[in-house]
Amino acid sequence: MIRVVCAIIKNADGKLLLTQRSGKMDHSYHWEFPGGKVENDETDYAAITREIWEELQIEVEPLKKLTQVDWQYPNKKIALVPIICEIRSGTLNLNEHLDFVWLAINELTELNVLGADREVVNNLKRVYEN
Ligand SMILES: Nc1nc2c([nH]c(=O)n2[C@H]2C[C@H](O)[C@@H](COP(=O)(O)OP(=O)(O)OP(=O)(O)O)O2)c(=O)[nH]1
Repeated sequence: MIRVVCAIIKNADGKLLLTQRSGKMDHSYHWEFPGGKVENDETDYAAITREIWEELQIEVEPLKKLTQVDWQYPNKKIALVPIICEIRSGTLNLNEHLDFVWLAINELTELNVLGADREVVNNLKRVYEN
């Protein structure tokens, strides 16, 4: 199983950041929470901080892990760990993704998000409704 971390980043309007995978990445053009694979001997928090810096040139502080989603794709199984993060510095620059968008939680269903992320969104709805 591949361990993947993704960042849940909210802006001042309460909207969440999603990024669109490029044509060069697997799952091309799908939307996701930015993040990536955890490397050997790396903590989840170190991995998300590194990935967000590499992908978006933003410095984030990881605050809290949410429920992990295990997801089977046709060719691989991943364990996706969503982590609530706050932006500390930097201006968003797309180093790897095609596009980004800030959306309210209820608007996320309109996007073509990755399978595992649909479950993350459902869990988030529960977190934000309570
Ligand atoms: N980054 C990210 N990947 C996700 C999410 N949901 C989901 O199923 N995935 C899948 C897509 C990929 O198969 C895998 C993450 O791989 P990746 O390609 O983004 O990670 P990476 O930058 O470390 O990859 P690599 O090119 O260095 O191998 O997890 C998500 O919300 N964010």
